[in-house]
Amino acid sequence: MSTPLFNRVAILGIGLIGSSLARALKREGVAKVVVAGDRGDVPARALRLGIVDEATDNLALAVREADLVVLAAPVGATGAVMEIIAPALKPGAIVSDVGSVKKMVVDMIVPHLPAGVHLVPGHPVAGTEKSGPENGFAELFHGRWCILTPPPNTDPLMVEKVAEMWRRAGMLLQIMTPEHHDRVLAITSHLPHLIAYTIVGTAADLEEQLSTEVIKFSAAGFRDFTRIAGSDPVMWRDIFLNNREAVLDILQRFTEDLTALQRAIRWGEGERLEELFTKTRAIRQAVIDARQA
Ligand SMILES: NC(=O)C1=CN([C@@H]2O[C@H](COP(=O)(O)OP(=O)(O)OC[C@H]3O[C@@H](n4cnc5c(N)ncnc54)[C@H](O)[C@@H]3O)[C@@H](O)[C@H]2O)C=CC1
Ligand SMILES: O=C(O)C(=O)Cc1ccc(O)cc1
Repeated sequence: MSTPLFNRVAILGIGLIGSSLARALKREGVAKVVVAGDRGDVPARALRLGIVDEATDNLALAVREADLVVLAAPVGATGAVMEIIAPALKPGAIVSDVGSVKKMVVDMIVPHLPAGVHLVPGHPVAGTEKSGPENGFAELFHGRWCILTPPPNTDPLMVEKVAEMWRRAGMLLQIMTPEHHDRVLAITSHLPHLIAYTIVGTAADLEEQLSTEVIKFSAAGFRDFTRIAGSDPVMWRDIFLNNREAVLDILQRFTEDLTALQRAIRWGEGERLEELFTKTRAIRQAVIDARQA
């Protein structure tokens, strides 16, 4: 086990991602003490799972004396959480997060950030459709990318500490601006989720007989969409509301491409369909190759 990077790490929101991080931090000896802050019965559940050293529903108490605070609740809660914890943050502490959206999250954190507290926003691009501390696992991050979006004059030593934490959890690191992150994720993650939510919603609205058969014969393509459309409703509501511009932009492009396909089918332009499907098959192969590399 390597030397600890932090004495005390507070994870606020000990769900799928927060609990996976807690497990990785303990397993790799990255933090001496991991504290969970959450609400309702979640702190008790995290303690029962044995994945954190301390847990509380008092977020200000959770961050007291923490060297690193990781916000891991749905992104819409960021402002409210910062308001509660700001007065309790230790001078010199680092505030980071795991949110799937970066520009709005930074905008929600900055007004509350006390002088002398560092901000290193992050997004581990790894997850599942499940939620809650029971579904987390330390290996979630292995071989996946983590994107950091530090503001321009952030102390490089603080960025490196957060980067090293994710490296020890098994991740590959990339730094970019929040705006660029949000554009990239709009196409690679947010639009696919929107499409899955739509197609499953459309199927659900079919008349009863047909919608029963959709479930019965779901092996043919539909099943893969239902996994994604089974993702957490609150988390994804917050992602779409907080990456509005980039998602609407890419949705516009998508709608145009869909209309072009509609025309090709209507006018029997088989070669056009085949050309597109050949291109997308190559992309599928490239995605698999990149994962195995
Ligand atoms: N699920 C995924 O695959 C991924 C999610 N993310 C991001 O990670 C964050 C957390 O997502 P998950 O772990 O999947 O969600 P989750 O639903 O499993 O966990 C969220 C936790 O936050 C707590 N919470 C909600 N509001 C709170 C508040 N006001 N104060 C304190 N605790 C609060 C909930 O009780 C819950 O335990 C989100 O921002 C999401 O965008 C990032 C990468 C992947
Ligand atoms: O389960 C899947 O397919 C995902 O796409 C998980 C996921 C959800 C949100 C993120 O910000 C990153 C990864």
